[in-house]
Amino acid sequence: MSFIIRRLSPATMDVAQKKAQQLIDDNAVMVFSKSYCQYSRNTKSILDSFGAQYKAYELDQESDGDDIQSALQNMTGQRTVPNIFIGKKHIGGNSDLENVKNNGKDGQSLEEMLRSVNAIKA
Ligand SMILES: N[C@@H](CCC(=O)N[C@@H](CS)C(=O)NCC(=O)O)C(=O)O
Repeated sequence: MSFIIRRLSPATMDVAQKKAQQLIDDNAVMVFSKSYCQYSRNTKSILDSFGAQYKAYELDQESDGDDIQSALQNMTGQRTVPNIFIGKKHIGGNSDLENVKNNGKDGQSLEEMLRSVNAIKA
C-alpha cells in the first residue's frame, strides 16, 4: 500500500494543509475536484441545479494539486475527489452529496444547508 501513497515532507504537508484549510474557510461551498472526473462533474451539476455558488479547485490543473490531495487525505481520511465541504464541514464525496440531496443531513435538506451558508442567495 505504501508505494501508492505519496509522502510529503512535513514542511510541504504543512503548506498544503494550510492552503486547503484557507480554501475551506474562505468558501461557503468548497469542492476539491478533478476536471475530467465524472463524480466531480456530477457534484458540480448538483450544486448548479440548486443555483449554489461554490469554489472548485481542480487538482489536476494546479501545480500543487497532488500536495493538496495528500493534505486532504491527512485532514479528512478521504483521498478521492470530489472532496466537498459546506460551511467548513466535511461532507465527503459525490455519493455523500447525493445522499444529502436525497435524505438531508442533521434534519436539514441540502437546499437549507446551502441557504444557511449563503451559497444560495435570495
Ligand atoms: N465514491 C466516490 C468516488 C470518487 C472517485 O472514485 N474519484 C476518482 C476520480 S473520478 C478518484 O478520486 N480517484 C483517485 C485519484 O484521482 O487520485 C464519490 O462518490 O465521490
